[in-house]
Amino acid sequence: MSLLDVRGLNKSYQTDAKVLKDIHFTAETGEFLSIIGPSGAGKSTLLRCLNRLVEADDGEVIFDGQDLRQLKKKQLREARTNIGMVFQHYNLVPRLTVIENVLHGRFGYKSTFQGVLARFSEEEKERAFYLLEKLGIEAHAYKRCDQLSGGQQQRVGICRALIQDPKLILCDEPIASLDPHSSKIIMDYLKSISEEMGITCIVNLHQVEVAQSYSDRIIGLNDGSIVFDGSNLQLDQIYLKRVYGMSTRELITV
Ligand SMILES: Nc1ncnc2c1ncn2[C@@H]1O[C@H](COP(=O)(O)OP(=O)(O)OP(=O)(O)O)[C@@H](O)[C@H]1O
Repeated sequence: MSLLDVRGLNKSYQTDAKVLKDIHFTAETGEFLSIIGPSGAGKSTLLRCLNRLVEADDGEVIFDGQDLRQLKKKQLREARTNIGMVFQHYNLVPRLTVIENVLHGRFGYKSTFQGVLARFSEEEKERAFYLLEKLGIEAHAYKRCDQLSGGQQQRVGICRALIQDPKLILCDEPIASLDPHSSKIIMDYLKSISEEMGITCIVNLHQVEVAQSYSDRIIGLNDGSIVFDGSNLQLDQIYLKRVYGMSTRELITV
């Protein structure tokens, strides 16, 4: 059984125009899966429909054996502890320290009361430091997040996702705001998360060449439909044209 099995997902916002059209795909444990497509293709909407930050109109999102779309609030909260999320703009609390932001990843495991008091165990704090060390930013643990570079903030975002002990991490354009050097660091970390920790990563990307060099599998979206689902080797010029409506040579010059 696949870790994630998405069946017949449809989504429209206020208007009748469908943003996602009959989306079917699966993701396996430890798989690194990229979603590519032109601006407005529906990549962010798809990612957010998976953890129900956005509600799909119909379809199923079978994650770890249960359909997330059928879950009530409390069950959904529990299921979401297994799904981390990494955002383009990091979504950190700027005035709080790095370590506090990382520990926020444990909120899903706390009662509201514990959450308000921000009570964390020694074990949780040790784990937070361990993750910061793994991502090479332990020296910044007590700095406010807004004193860090974009690349460092994104590493905090990854630590916050990892401290959840997730089975799946959803990354919505994690390198879109970063320079090439910081982007490579982030992509290398995400790749090692899937390879070494066995955590499935689904990553929305604008850069085709990045998707090609890191992914086990690539899904191409165009106008809300999956027009490609295969390996990097299978993603040839014909499929790229189907995804973007133009060849990569043309893409480089636009
Ligand atoms: N909250 C919303 N309300 C109404 N329409 C929305 C909303 N969010 C997205 N859309 C529309 O849905 C379509 C898909 O948007 P989405 O952000 O999912 O695409 P995307 O592929 O992630 O784009 P980009 O690469 O530019 O981030 C777009 O036409 C967008 O305008």
